[in-house]
Amino acid sequence: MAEPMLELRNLRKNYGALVVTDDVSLAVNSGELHAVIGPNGAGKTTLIHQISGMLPSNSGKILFAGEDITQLSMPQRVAKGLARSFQITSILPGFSALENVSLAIQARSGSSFRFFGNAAQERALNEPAMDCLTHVGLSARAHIPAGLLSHGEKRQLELAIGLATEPKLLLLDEPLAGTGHDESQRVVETLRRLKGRLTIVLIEHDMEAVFSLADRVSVLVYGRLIATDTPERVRANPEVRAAYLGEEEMV
Ligand SMILES: Nc1ncnc2c1ncn2[C@@H]1O[C@H](COP(=O)(O)OP(=O)(O)OP(=O)(O)O)[C@@H](O)[C@H]1O
Repeated sequence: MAEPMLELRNLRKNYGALVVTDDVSLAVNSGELHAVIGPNGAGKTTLIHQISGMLPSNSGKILFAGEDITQLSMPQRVAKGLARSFQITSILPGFSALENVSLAIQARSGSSFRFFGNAAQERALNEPAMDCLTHVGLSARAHIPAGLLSHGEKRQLELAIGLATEPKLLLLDEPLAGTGHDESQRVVETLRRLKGRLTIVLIEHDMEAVFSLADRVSVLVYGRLIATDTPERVRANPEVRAAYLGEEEMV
């Protein structure tokens, strides 16, 4: 059996007596879109922070493509191909969509910030940047200032910026949050296009999207994983249904 792209072994995060993620063990296969769902406050965002390196874990191990990365910093993890999609707040509104992605590519390559004006350098950045925009379906909006894009388009841009680091694994924390119906459809289509090209760990409250996109779903409740299975089996799991009792979003 192929080695998992990401493996969590007994991962734990606590704030004093408050245990937020508790003994989480999980293997995400290469090329899989793996969703992590759970009621509010279950620890999903904390888990993503632990995987990305934004938060240290109190115990447990994180293996990425077989390598123990538990002690690595966030930039070291990004350099190895583990990216977290940037938040909309990190988009530069006065720069075009293309320039935003070019800047992310430039940051990856570690070259100087002052690149505009040098035609050859600009081309070397713009071509891969345009590829990233095409992957997420935003190429027609490449030259629009990012601040003028709709909320859903900003989410697509966020994904393109995430792709700019050429990740093997992309961590997505609620990419559909704040999008209207049509926009959310567009982001779902974007994720469907990306699916299979790279490994994706997705946290999302929109169950319709989760169940239509995910290869497997893990369910976190009070910091503990209670199930990891196909969408169909997770949906039918009585323990999962009980955890969502009273929450209208479990469909
Ligand atoms: N820095 C912190 N200090 C203390 N408690 C925290 C801290 N960060 C998160 N928590 C607590 O950890 C728990 C899990 O939070 P987290 O944001 O990871 O949950 P979540 O599943 O992502 O929730 P939601 O679905 O509402 O976004 C919550 O009870 C939260 O109050």
